[in-house]
Amino acid sequence: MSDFIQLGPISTLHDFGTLGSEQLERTLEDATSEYPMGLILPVTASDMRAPAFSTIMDQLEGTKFLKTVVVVLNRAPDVEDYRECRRLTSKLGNMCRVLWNDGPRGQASFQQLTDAGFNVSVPGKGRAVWTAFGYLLADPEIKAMALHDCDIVNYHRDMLMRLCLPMAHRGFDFDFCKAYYARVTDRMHGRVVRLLVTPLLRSLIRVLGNDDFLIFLNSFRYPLSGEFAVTSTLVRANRIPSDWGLEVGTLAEVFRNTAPKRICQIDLGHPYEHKHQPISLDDANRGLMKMTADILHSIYRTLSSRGIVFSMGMFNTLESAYLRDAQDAIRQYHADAVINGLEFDRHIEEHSVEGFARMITQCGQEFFENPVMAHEMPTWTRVRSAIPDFPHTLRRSVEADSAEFT
Ligand SMILES: O=C(O)[C@H](O)COP(=O)(O)O
Repeated sequence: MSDFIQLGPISTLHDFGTLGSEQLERTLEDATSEYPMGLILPVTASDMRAPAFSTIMDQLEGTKFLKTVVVVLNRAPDVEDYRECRRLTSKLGNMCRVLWNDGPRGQASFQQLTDAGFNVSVPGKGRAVWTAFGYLLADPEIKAMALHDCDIVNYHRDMLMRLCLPMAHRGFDFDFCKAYYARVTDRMHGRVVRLLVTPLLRSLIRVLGNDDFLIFLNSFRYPLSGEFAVTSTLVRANRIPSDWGLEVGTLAEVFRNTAPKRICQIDLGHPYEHKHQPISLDDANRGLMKMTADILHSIYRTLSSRGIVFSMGMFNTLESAYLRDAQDAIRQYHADAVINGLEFDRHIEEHSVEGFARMITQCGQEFFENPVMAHEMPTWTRVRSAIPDFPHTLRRSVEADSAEFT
């Protein structure tokens, strides 16, 4: 049972454990009969072969509340990967489509965009998700799209239903819904959220003052969750970073393109466990350090676009402020872990925080020397004005791949 507190400008939808699965599903099926929704599942060739993906397919089999499921197959250059993906997703039947970006037709689509002057050369989850948005935008009936990662080990259909219901419910007018959860097994996970993002936002507010965007970002209980739902209208206007800045970059775009009162976060109602990356403290190009760098760059860029002028002195101040806030946060997590009987390695947590602190000034220096915008996918409004038919081209490619390679 959680508390029922509402803090900050967005709505928090808790899980009081009072709505059973069956009632949730009935309510959602009723709501989506007037408000069709699509689901986007970005998956790599290696993740689709892991047990988590099969569990997700089992849980989604027979759902009636989704109109379309788009599986975007990424990092899969081999036709056998495509065939395997079709096989693994076959239990979803006709509502499922596989978008194969690395296949010849997927590559030809990117070439068409390049020829029209768009830079879509940076591969990754951001670009994959972006193409799936475009695919779904070609269906005028789809009112909103949900998205979740495919490495969720303890996936349950309830999680998706809870993510979709705030969008589809007739009594609400939300444009964007973001998931939150406890990432707890025998210990607390979510290292980047707990040890970097949460204390960093506190320090930024202390150093820069009550900037509306920082207050907004700070009101999310899990700002890096990869699970969110968004209206088709908002999808057209949002820019998407192609790197690990995807989650915070999306929040920045949502902040710019709609109002906080039309944004909510929902407790998915289940603990969440996923694939863990190494922290890679000595290599800023790998693991959680790469994630950290992309997130820091994304936050610096957004603040800069809001008129904040950075100096190297400010980054140094921020590093010191962060270190104190992060050390205080570790004390809090430690107490919370002990009182709940969890494992807690304080030394590793402190070590991680020292690595993250160094990244604050290192990325600050990089940003200071080269403040150009990082790579972002173009908005779909712009693509459609240049190539009006492009979402339909994606659709035709999907159908042609299916006919040729299945
Ligand atoms: O959400 C996070 O903080 C990162 O994805 C890292 O998560 P993990 O510590 O659970 O691997």
